[in-house]
Amino acid sequence: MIEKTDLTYEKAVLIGIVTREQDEDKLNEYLDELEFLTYTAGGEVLKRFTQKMDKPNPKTFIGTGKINDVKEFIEVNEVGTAIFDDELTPAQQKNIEKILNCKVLDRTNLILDIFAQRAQTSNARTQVELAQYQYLLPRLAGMWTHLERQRGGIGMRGPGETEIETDRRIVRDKISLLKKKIETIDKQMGVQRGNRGQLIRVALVGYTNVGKSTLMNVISKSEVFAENKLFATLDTTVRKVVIRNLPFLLTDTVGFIRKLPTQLVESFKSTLDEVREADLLLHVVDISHPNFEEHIASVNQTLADIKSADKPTIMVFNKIDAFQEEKIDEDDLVTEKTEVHYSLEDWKQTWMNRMGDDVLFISALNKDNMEEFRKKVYEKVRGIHVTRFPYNNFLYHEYDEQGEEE
Ligand SMILES: Nc1nc2c(ncn2[C@@H]2O[C@H](COP(=O)(O)OP(=O)(O)OP(=O)(O)O)[C@@H](O)[C@H]2O)c(=O)[nH]1
Ligand SMILES: [Mg+2]
Repeated sequence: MIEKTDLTYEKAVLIGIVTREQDEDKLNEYLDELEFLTYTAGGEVLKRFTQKMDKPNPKTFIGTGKINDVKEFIEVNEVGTAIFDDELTPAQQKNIEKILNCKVLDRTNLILDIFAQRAQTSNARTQVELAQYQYLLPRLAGMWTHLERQRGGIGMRGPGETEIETDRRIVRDKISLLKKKIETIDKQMGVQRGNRGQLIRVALVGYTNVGKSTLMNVISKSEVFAENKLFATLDTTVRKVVIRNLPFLLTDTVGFIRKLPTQLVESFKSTLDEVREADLLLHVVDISHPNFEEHIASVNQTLADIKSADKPTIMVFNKIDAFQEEKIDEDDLVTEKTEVHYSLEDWKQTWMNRMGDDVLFISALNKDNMEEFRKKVYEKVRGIHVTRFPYNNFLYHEYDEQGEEE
Protein backbone atom coordinates (compact mmCIF):
# COMPACT_ATOMS: atom_id res chain seq x y z
CA MET A 1 0.00 0.00 0.00
CA ILE A 2 1.51 3.30 -0.93
CA GLU A 3 -0.84 5.61 0.85
CA LYS A 4 -1.13 6.64 4.45
CA THR A 5 -3.06 9.44 6.10
CA ASP A 6 -1.28 11.63 8.61
CA LEU A 7 -3.21 13.72 11.06
CA THR A 8 -0.31 15.30 12.90
CA TYR A 9 2.33 17.39 11.21
CA GLU A 10 5.82 16.01 11.28
CA LYS A 11 8.62 18.30 12.44
CA ALA A 12 11.18 19.05 9.74
CA VAL A 13 14.15 21.27 8.92
CA LEU A 14 15.14 22.45 5.44
CA ILE A 15 18.69 22.61 4.13
CA GLY A 16 19.96 24.44 1.05
CA ILE A 17 23.13 26.02 -0.24
CA VAL A 18 24.07 29.34 -1.84
CA THR A 19 26.33 28.79 -4.84
CA ARG A 20 27.60 30.77 -7.79
CA GLU A 21 24.59 29.71 -9.86
CA GLN A 22 22.11 30.21 -7.05
CA ASP A 23 22.27 33.40 -5.00
CA GLU A 24 20.64 33.92 -1.65
CA ASP A 25 17.38 35.31 -3.07
CA LYS A 26 17.01 32.36 -5.42
CA LEU A 27 17.72 29.92 -2.63
CA ASN A 28 15.08 31.55 -0.48
CA GLU A 29 12.54 31.25 -3.25
CA TYR A 30 13.42 27.59 -3.70
CA LEU A 31 13.19 26.98 0.02
CA ASP A 32 9.78 28.69 0.08
CA GLU A 33 8.68 26.17 -2.50
CA LEU A 34 10.32 23.32 -0.60
CA GLU A 35 8.46 24.42 2.52
CA PHE A 36 5.19 24.35 0.61
CA LEU A 37 6.05 20.87 -0.65
CA THR A 38 6.83 19.81 2.93
CA TYR A 39 3.54 21.18 4.14
CA THR A 40 1.71 19.38 1.33
CA ALA A 41 3.41 16.14 2.32
CA GLY A 42 2.33 16.61 5.94
CA GLY A 43 5.33 18.32 7.49
CA GLU A 44 5.94 21.49 9.46
CA VAL A 45 9.21 23.37 8.96
CA LEU A 46 10.85 24.53 12.19
CA LYS A 47 14.03 26.00 10.73
CA ARG A 48 16.03 26.50 7.55
CA PHE A 49 19.76 25.94 7.38
CA THR A 50 21.69 27.57 4.56
CA GLN A 51 25.35 27.74 3.69
CA LYS A 52 27.50 29.48 1.09
CA MET A 53 29.60 26.94 -0.79
CA ASP A 54 31.58 26.73 -4.00
CA LYS A 55 30.32 23.25 -4.52
CA PRO A 56 28.52 20.73 -2.30
CA ASN A 57 30.62 18.58 0.01
CA PRO A 58 30.75 15.14 -1.65
CA LYS A 59 30.34 13.39 1.68
CA THR A 60 27.84 15.44 3.64
CA PHE A 61 26.52 17.95 1.09
CA ILE A 62 26.95 20.87 3.51
CA GLY A 63 30.10 21.44 5.55
CA THR A 64 30.93 19.42 8.65
CA GLY A 65 30.49 22.37 11.00
CA LYS A 66 27.09 23.13 9.53
CA ILE A 67 25.89 19.56 9.69
CA ASN A 68 26.74 19.54 13.38
CA ASP A 69 24.63 22.66 13.89
CA VAL A 70 21.76 20.83 12.23
CA LYS A 71 22.37 17.79 14.40
CA GLU A 72 22.23 19.86 17.55
CA PHE A 73 19.02 21.59 16.53
CA ILE A 74 17.43 18.30 15.58
CA GLU A 75 18.25 16.74 18.90
CA VAL A 76 17.07 19.65 21.00
CA ASN A 77 13.82 20.06 19.10
CA GLU A 78 13.12 16.40 18.42
CA VAL A 79 12.96 16.90 14.68
CA GLY A 80 12.32 13.73 12.72
CA THR A 81 13.11 14.82 9.18
CA ALA A 82 15.83 16.78 7.39
CA ILE A 83 14.94 17.85 3.86
CA PHE A 84 17.48 18.97 1.26
CA ASP A 85 16.55 21.11 -1.72
CA ASP A 86 18.91 19.30 -4.05
CA GLU A 87 19.13 15.67 -5.00
CA LEU A 88 21.59 13.86 -2.73
CA THR A 89 23.83 11.09 -3.96
CA PRO A 90 23.17 7.74 -2.33
CA ALA A 91 26.49 8.12 -0.47
CA GLN A 92 25.64 11.59 0.84
CA GLN A 93 22.24 10.39 1.97
CA LYS A 94 23.79 7.48 3.85
CA ASN A 95 26.46 9.62 5.55
CA ILE A 96 24.04 12.33 6.55
CA GLU A 97 21.59 9.83 7.96
CA LYS A 98 24.34 8.39 10.08
CA ILE A 99 25.28 11.80 11.48
CA LEU A 100 21.82 13.24 11.98
CA ASN A 101 20.18 10.01 13.01
CA CYS A 102 16.88 11.03 11.45
CA LYS A 103 15.08 10.65 8.17
CA VAL A 104 16.90 12.42 5.34
CA LEU A 105 14.93 13.38 2.26
CA ASP A 106 15.57 15.41 -0.85
CA ARG A 107 13.25 17.31 -3.16
CA THR A 108 12.70 14.30 -5.43
CA ASN A 109 11.82 12.20 -2.42
CA LEU A 110 9.30 14.72 -1.26
CA ILE A 111 7.65 15.04 -4.64
CA LEU A 112 7.47 11.27 -5.01
CA ASP A 113 5.94 11.08 -1.57
CA ILE A 114 3.27 13.64 -2.35
CA PHE A 115 2.47 11.81 -5.54
CA ALA A 116 2.16 8.58 -3.58
CA GLN A 117 -0.19 10.23 -1.10
CA ARG A 118 -2.34 11.68 -3.82
CA ALA A 119 -2.51 8.93 -6.38
CA GLN A 120 -6.16 7.97 -6.55
CA THR A 121 -6.66 5.62 -9.45
CA SER A 122 -4.81 2.37 -9.97
CA ASN A 123 -3.24 3.95 -13.03
CA ALA A 124 -1.72 6.83 -11.07
CA ARG A 125 -0.69 4.46 -8.31
CA THR A 126 1.13 2.19 -10.71
CA GLN A 127 2.93 5.14 -12.25
CA VAL A 128 4.01 6.51 -8.89
CA GLU A 129 5.07 3.11 -7.67
CA LEU A 130 7.29 2.63 -10.70
CA ALA A 131 8.92 6.01 -10.15
CA GLN A 132 9.48 5.20 -6.48
CA TYR A 133 11.17 1.90 -7.25
CA GLN A 134 13.35 3.53 -9.88
CA TYR A 135 14.43 6.14 -7.37
CA LEU A 136 15.00 3.45 -4.79
CA LEU A 137 17.12 1.07 -6.83
CA PRO A 138 20.48 2.88 -6.74
CA ARG A 139 19.90 3.73 -3.09
CA LEU A 140 19.10 0.31 -1.72
CA ALA A 141 22.48 -0.14 -0.07
CA GLY A 142 22.16 2.91 2.14
CA MET A 143 18.56 2.28 3.02
CA TRP A 144 17.05 2.83 6.44
CA THR A 145 16.79 -0.28 8.48
CA HIS A 146 13.61 -2.23 8.71
CA LEU A 147 12.64 -0.78 12.08
CA GLU A 148 13.30 2.81 11.12
CA ARG A 149 11.12 2.48 8.06
CA GLN A 150 8.26 1.27 10.14
CA ARG A 151 8.11 4.63 11.84
CA GLY A 152 6.43 5.78 8.65
CA GLY A 153 5.52 9.34 7.70
CA ILE A 154 6.92 11.54 4.97
CA GLY A 155 9.15 9.78 2.51
CA MET A 156 8.20 6.39 3.86
CA ARG A 157 5.03 5.90 1.90
CA GLY A 158 7.05 3.97 -0.58
CA PRO A 159 7.33 0.34 -1.32
CA GLY A 160 6.89 -1.58 1.93
CA GLU A 161 9.56 -2.92 4.26
CA THR A 162 9.55 -6.41 2.88
CA GLU A 163 11.06 -5.35 -0.42
CA ILE A 164 13.63 -3.08 1.17
CA GLU A 165 15.40 -5.75 3.12
CA THR A 166 15.61 -8.11 0.21
CA ASP A 167 17.92 -7.59 -2.69
CA ARG A 168 17.97 -5.45 -5.78
CA ARG A 169 16.84 -8.28 -7.97
CA ILE A 170 13.39 -8.23 -6.44
CA VAL A 171 13.17 -4.50 -7.01
CA ARG A 172 14.28 -4.98 -10.61
CA ASP A 173 11.64 -7.65 -11.13
CA LYS A 174 9.07 -5.37 -9.62
CA ILE A 175 10.14 -2.56 -11.94
CA SER A 176 9.77 -4.68 -15.05
CA LEU A 177 6.39 -5.92 -13.82
CA LEU A 178 5.16 -2.39 -13.26
CA LYS A 179 6.52 -1.35 -16.64
CA LYS A 180 4.49 -4.10 -18.29
CA LYS A 181 1.41 -3.06 -16.38
CA ILE A 182 1.93 0.52 -17.48
CA GLU A 183 2.43 -0.57 -21.07
CA THR A 184 -0.99 -2.20 -20.95
CA ILE A 185 -2.47 0.90 -19.40
CA ASP A 186 -0.81 3.08 -22.05
CA LYS A 187 -2.35 0.94 -24.75
CA GLN A 188 -5.79 1.14 -23.17
CA MET A 189 -5.50 4.89 -22.77
CA GLY A 190 -4.34 5.16 -26.37
CA VAL A 191 -7.42 3.28 -27.51
CA GLN A 192 -9.61 5.46 -25.33
CA ARG A 193 -8.08 8.57 -26.80
CA GLY A 194 -8.60 7.16 -30.27
CA ASN A 195 -12.25 6.51 -29.50
CA ARG A 196 -12.85 10.10 -28.63
CA GLY A 197 -13.20 10.73 -32.34
CA GLN A 198 -12.97 13.88 -34.28
CA LEU A 199 -12.90 16.45 -31.56
CA ILE A 200 -10.20 19.04 -31.11
CA ARG A 201 -8.23 18.42 -27.95
CA VAL A 202 -7.24 21.23 -25.66
CA ALA A 203 -5.00 20.63 -22.64
CA LEU A 204 -4.50 22.79 -19.57
CA VAL A 205 -0.84 22.79 -18.65
CA GLY A 206 1.16 24.81 -16.14
CA TYR A 207 3.12 24.88 -12.95
CA THR A 208 1.52 23.24 -9.95
CA ASN A 209 -1.05 25.28 -7.99
CA VAL A 210 -1.60 27.93 -10.69
CA GLY A 211 -5.34 27.26 -10.96
CA LYS A 212 -5.71 24.75 -13.81
CA SER A 213 -8.40 22.70 -12.07
CA THR A 214 -10.22 25.82 -10.93
CA LEU A 215 -10.29 27.05 -14.51
CA MET A 216 -11.45 23.63 -15.71
CA ASN A 217 -14.32 23.80 -13.23
CA VAL A 218 -15.31 27.24 -14.40
CA ILE A 219 -15.31 26.36 -18.09
CA SER A 220 -16.77 22.91 -17.94
CA LYS A 221 -18.98 23.38 -14.90
CA SER A 222 -17.50 20.14 -13.62
CA GLU A 223 -16.20 19.42 -10.18
CA VAL A 224 -12.50 18.71 -10.40
CA PHE A 225 -10.61 18.63 -7.14
CA ALA A 226 -8.82 21.95 -6.60
CA GLU A 227 -7.04 23.05 -3.48
CA ASN A 228 -4.21 25.17 -2.23
CA LYS A 229 -1.67 22.42 -2.00
CA LEU A 230 0.82 21.23 -4.56
CA PHE A 231 -0.15 18.47 -6.97
CA ALA A 232 -3.84 18.43 -6.19
CA THR A 233 -4.37 16.81 -9.57
CA LEU A 234 -2.54 13.64 -10.52
CA ASP A 235 -4.98 12.00 -12.84
CA THR A 236 -6.07 13.43 -16.07
CA THR A 237 -9.65 14.56 -16.32
CA VAL A 238 -11.14 14.96 -19.76
CA ARG A 239 -14.37 16.86 -20.27
CA LYS A 240 -16.34 17.71 -23.31
CA VAL A 241 -16.85 21.44 -23.43
CA VAL A 242 -19.06 23.42 -25.75
CA ILE A 243 -18.46 27.08 -26.47
CA ARG A 244 -21.24 28.46 -28.63
CA ASN A 245 -21.54 25.92 -31.46
CA LEU A 246 -18.18 24.33 -30.99
CA PRO A 247 -17.60 21.16 -29.00
CA PHE A 248 -14.08 20.19 -28.00
CA LEU A 249 -12.30 18.13 -25.37
CA LEU A 250 -10.63 19.82 -22.43
CA THR A 251 -8.03 18.00 -20.37
CA ASP A 252 -6.83 18.92 -16.90
CA THR A 253 -3.38 17.50 -16.17
CA VAL A 254 -0.83 17.09 -13.46
CA GLY A 255 1.05 20.29 -12.60
CA PHE A 256 4.71 20.68 -13.42
CA ILE A 257 7.41 21.79 -11.01
CA ARG A 258 11.04 22.80 -11.06
CA LYS A 259 13.22 19.69 -11.09
CA LEU A 260 10.30 17.35 -11.65
CA PRO A 261 11.95 14.00 -11.04
CA THR A 262 12.81 12.36 -14.35
CA GLN A 263 11.45 9.09 -13.03
CA LEU A 264 8.09 10.77 -12.67
CA VAL A 265 8.10 12.33 -16.12
CA GLU A 266 8.81 8.91 -17.58
CA SER A 267 6.32 6.93 -15.61
CA PHE A 268 3.61 9.51 -16.10
CA LYS A 269 3.85 8.90 -19.80
CA SER A 270 0.18 8.07 -20.32
CA THR A 271 -0.87 11.15 -18.37
CA LEU A 272 1.51 13.30 -20.35
CA ASP A 273 0.38 11.70 -23.60
CA GLU A 274 -2.73 13.78 -23.19
CA VAL A 275 -0.51 16.82 -23.52
CA ARG A 276 1.50 15.30 -26.33
CA GLU A 277 -1.62 14.57 -28.34
CA ALA A 278 -3.34 17.88 -27.66
CA ASP A 279 -4.03 20.24 -30.56
CA LEU A 280 -3.91 23.33 -28.40
CA LEU A 281 -2.30 24.07 -25.04
CA LEU A 282 -3.62 26.54 -22.52
CA HIS A 283 -0.50 27.36 -20.53
CA VAL A 284 -1.85 28.64 -17.22
CA VAL A 285 0.40 30.92 -15.16
CA ASP A 286 -0.09 32.27 -11.64
CA ILE A 287 0.84 35.88 -12.31
CA SER A 288 0.53 36.74 -8.62
CA HIS A 289 3.49 34.47 -7.85
CA PRO A 290 6.83 36.31 -7.56
CA ASN A 291 8.57 33.59 -9.58
CA PHE A 292 6.07 33.26 -12.35
CA GLU A 293 8.61 33.85 -15.11
CA GLU A 294 10.75 31.02 -13.82
CA HIS A 295 7.68 28.82 -13.59
CA ILE A 296 6.98 29.48 -17.26
CA ALA A 297 10.55 28.53 -18.15
CA SER A 298 10.37 25.30 -16.21
CA VAL A 299 7.02 24.36 -17.75
CA ASN A 300 8.46 25.08 -21.20
CA GLN A 301 11.40 22.85 -20.36
CA THR A 302 9.12 19.96 -19.42
CA LEU A 303 7.07 20.57 -22.56
CA ALA A 304 10.26 20.40 -24.59
CA ASP A 305 11.20 17.16 -22.80
CA ILE A 306 7.96 15.57 -23.97
CA LYS A 307 8.34 17.10 -27.43
CA SER A 308 5.35 19.37 -27.11
CA ALA A 309 7.07 22.74 -27.07
CA ASP A 310 5.91 23.97 -30.46
CA LYS A 311 2.20 23.30 -30.18
CA PRO A 312 -0.21 26.19 -30.62
CA THR A 313 -0.42 27.74 -27.18
CA ILE A 314 -2.46 30.40 -25.44
CA MET A 315 -0.77 31.89 -22.39
CA VAL A 316 -3.38 32.31 -19.67
CA PHE A 317 -2.23 34.59 -16.89
CA ASN A 318 -4.45 33.66 -13.97
CA LYS A 319 -5.03 35.11 -10.47
CA ILE A 320 -5.03 38.73 -11.62
CA ASP A 321 -7.20 39.40 -8.57
CA ALA A 322 -4.25 38.52 -6.33
CA PHE A 323 -1.63 40.37 -8.38
CA GLN A 324 0.07 43.12 -6.39
CA GLU A 325 3.14 45.03 -7.48
CA GLU A 326 5.55 46.54 -4.96
CA LYS A 327 5.17 50.29 -4.70
CA ILE A 328 7.96 52.85 -4.67
CA ASP A 329 7.24 55.87 -2.48
CA GLU A 330 7.09 59.08 -4.47
CA ASP A 331 9.86 60.68 -2.43
CA ASP A 332 12.03 57.59 -2.73
CA LEU A 333 14.69 58.60 -5.24
CA VAL A 334 16.99 55.66 -4.62
CA THR A 335 14.98 52.59 -5.38
CA GLU A 336 15.21 51.59 -8.99
CA LYS A 337 12.17 50.31 -10.77
CA THR A 338 12.53 46.56 -11.31
CA GLU A 339 10.19 43.74 -12.22
CA VAL A 340 8.77 43.55 -8.72
CA HIS A 341 7.43 47.08 -9.23
CA TYR A 342 5.75 46.33 -12.58
CA SER A 343 2.03 46.82 -12.62
CA LEU A 344 -0.14 44.51 -14.68
CA GLU A 345 -0.12 47.20 -17.39
CA ASP A 346 3.68 47.36 -17.30
CA TRP A 347 3.86 43.61 -17.66
CA LYS A 348 1.58 43.66 -20.66
CA GLN A 349 4.15 45.88 -22.41
CA THR A 350 7.02 43.44 -21.87
CA TRP A 351 7.68 40.20 -23.73
CA MET A 352 4.00 39.41 -23.18
CA ASN A 353 3.23 42.06 -25.75
CA ARG A 354 5.39 40.29 -28.29
CA MET A 355 3.41 37.11 -27.87
CA GLY A 356 0.75 38.71 -30.03
CA ASP A 357 -2.86 37.74 -29.61
CA ASP A 358 -2.40 34.55 -27.72
CA VAL A 359 -2.32 36.05 -24.25
CA LEU A 360 -5.12 36.29 -21.71
CA PHE A 361 -5.41 37.80 -18.26
CA ILE A 362 -8.07 36.27 -16.06
CA SER A 363 -9.13 35.35 -12.58
CA ALA A 364 -10.62 31.88 -12.56
CA LEU A 365 -11.63 32.40 -8.95
CA ASN A 366 -13.59 35.60 -9.52
CA LYS A 367 -14.50 34.65 -13.08
CA ASP A 368 -12.96 37.89 -14.39
CA ASN A 369 -12.46 38.19 -18.15
CA MET A 370 -14.06 34.83 -18.76
CA GLU A 371 -15.93 36.20 -21.75
CA GLU A 372 -12.68 37.16 -23.41
CA PHE A 373 -11.28 33.78 -22.46
CA ARG A 374 -14.16 31.93 -24.10
CA LYS A 375 -13.94 34.12 -27.18
CA LYS A 376 -10.22 33.55 -27.68
CA VAL A 377 -10.39 29.82 -27.04
CA TYR A 378 -13.36 29.59 -29.37
CA GLU A 379 -11.52 31.37 -32.18
CA LYS A 380 -8.41 29.31 -31.75
CA VAL A 381 -10.19 25.96 -31.53
CA ARG A 382 -12.41 26.86 -34.45
CA GLY A 383 -9.36 27.77 -36.51
CA ILE A 384 -7.83 24.36 -35.86
CA HIS A 385 -11.15 22.60 -36.37
CA VAL A 386 -11.78 24.16 -39.76
CA THR A 387 -8.36 23.26 -41.13
CA ARG A 388 -8.55 19.77 -39.68
CA PHE A 389 -12.06 18.88 -40.79
CA PRO A 390 -12.89 21.13 -43.76
CA TYR A 391 -16.08 19.27 -44.68
CA ASN A 392 -17.37 18.31 -41.36
CA ASN A 393 -20.73 19.08 -39.93
CA PHE A 394 -19.54 18.68 -36.39
CA LEU A 395 -20.28 22.20 -35.40
CA TYR A 396 -23.32 22.34 -33.21
CA HIS A 397 -26.37 24.36 -33.88
CA GLU A 398 -25.52 27.85 -32.72
CA TYR A 399 -27.45 28.95 -29.68
CA ASP A 400 -28.65 32.50 -29.58
CA GLU A 401 -27.15 35.10 -27.30
CA GLN A 402 -29.49 34.33 -24.44
CA GLY A 403 -29.05 30.60 -24.93
CA GLU A 404 -28.12 28.43 -22.00
CA GLU A 405 -24.99 27.15 -23.64
CA GLU A 406 -23.58 30.58 -24.42
N1 LIG B 1 -6.65 34.38 -5.87
C1 LIG B 1 -6.89 33.43 -6.78
N2 LIG B 1 -6.74 32.14 -6.43
C2 LIG B 1 -6.98 31.20 -7.36
C3 LIG B 1 -7.42 31.53 -8.69
N3 LIG B 1 -7.56 30.38 -9.38
C4 LIG B 1 -7.25 29.38 -8.52
N4 LIG B 1 -6.92 29.85 -7.31
C5 LIG B 1 -6.52 29.09 -6.10
O1 LIG B 1 -5.26 28.48 -6.32
C6 LIG B 1 -5.19 27.22 -5.65
C7 LIG B 1 -4.80 26.12 -6.61
O2 LIG B 1 -5.83 25.92 -7.55
P1 LIG B 1 -5.95 24.58 -8.41
O3 LIG B 1 -7.04 24.82 -9.38
O4 LIG B 1 -6.01 23.39 -7.52
O5 LIG B 1 -4.53 24.60 -9.14
P2 LIG B 1 -3.92 23.50 -10.13
O6 LIG B 1 -3.13 24.25 -11.12
O7 LIG B 1 -4.98 22.60 -10.62
O8 LIG B 1 -2.94 22.74 -9.13
P3 LIG B 1 -2.34 21.24 -9.25
O9 LIG B 1 -3.43 20.32 -9.65
O10 LIG B 1 -1.84 21.04 -7.88
O11 LIG B 1 -1.24 21.32 -10.26
C8 LIG B 1 -6.58 27.00 -5.03
O12 LIG B 1 -6.52 27.39 -3.68
C9 LIG B 1 -7.48 27.94 -5.82
O13 LIG B 1 -8.59 28.38 -5.09
C10 LIG B 1 -7.57 32.92 -9.02
O14 LIG B 1 -7.95 33.33 -10.12
N5 LIG B 1 -7.29 33.82 -8.01
MG1 LIG C 1 -5.20 20.62 -10.45
